[in-house]
Amino acid sequence: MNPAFRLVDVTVSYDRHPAVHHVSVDIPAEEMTAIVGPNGAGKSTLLKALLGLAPRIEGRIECHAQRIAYLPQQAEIDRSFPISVFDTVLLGGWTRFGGFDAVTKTDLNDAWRAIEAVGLAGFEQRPIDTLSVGQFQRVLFARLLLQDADLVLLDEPFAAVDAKTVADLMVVIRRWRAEKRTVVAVLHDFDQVRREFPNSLLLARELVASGPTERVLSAENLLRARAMAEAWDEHAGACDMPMRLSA
Ligand SMILES: Nc1ncnc2c1ncn2[C@@H]1O[C@H](COP(=O)(O)OP(=O)(O)OP(=O)(O)O)[C@@H](O)[C@H]1O
Repeated sequence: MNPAFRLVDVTVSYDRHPAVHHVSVDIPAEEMTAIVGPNGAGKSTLLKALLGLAPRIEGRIECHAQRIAYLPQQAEIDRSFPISVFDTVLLGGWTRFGGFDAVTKTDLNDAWRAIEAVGLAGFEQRPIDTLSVGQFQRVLFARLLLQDADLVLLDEPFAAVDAKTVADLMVVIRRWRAEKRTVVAVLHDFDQVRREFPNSLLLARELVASGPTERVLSAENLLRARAMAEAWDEHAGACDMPMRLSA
């Protein structure tokens, strides 16, 4: 089977300073993969590069998915727009119906079902700026359900989210896996990654290890990642390896 993503010598830079260096890795399809690493390791940058959203990408990224859904970090989402929970979720299906005037009964039913699936029945008409962080994360997951993607990219989906919400949203993620969708998530909780994510990618600006989680999150690899992180301040922005041109 083709991997969901194949990265060949990928370097991602901001203002010519590489945040991710020379990463070559396959991310398996129909599997749950965690991207882990110290703060500033380039995890979010790598996720954005997979979506083509990073400013400068060198090397080659092959993607074999048809429909991709992306959940950015909550801090990147503007919640001040006056819109209800129901309409926010419904908009997840916009690529199907194009605009509110073309919404079918099936789309409406899908939105009701998604809201119920994330435990938010009764919140449909609430403006999104009145929700707690955990409730809003449930809304965003319901919207992902409407997107019906075969590849779901999640950036720190459980940051500042309470344990009950994490447990409920993990049910949704496990269901995606059972439906043979690919899930790639940036995560910080190693216990959760060991429990729930069979595959991992440990990043410290460079790739430290990838593959089965137990092997990737070995004490030796984690120490190596930490040592690499501690060296960043002294060598910030340095990249002495030869660059390949973009494919
Ligand atoms: N928009 C940006 N412009 C300039 N530099 C950036 C930008 N976004 C990230 N960086 C830098 O790229 C490096 C990697 O950041 P990134 O957010 O990808 O790391 P991370 O592993 O996701 O970190 P964290 O776990 O703290 O969220 C950091 O040095 C960061 O300051």
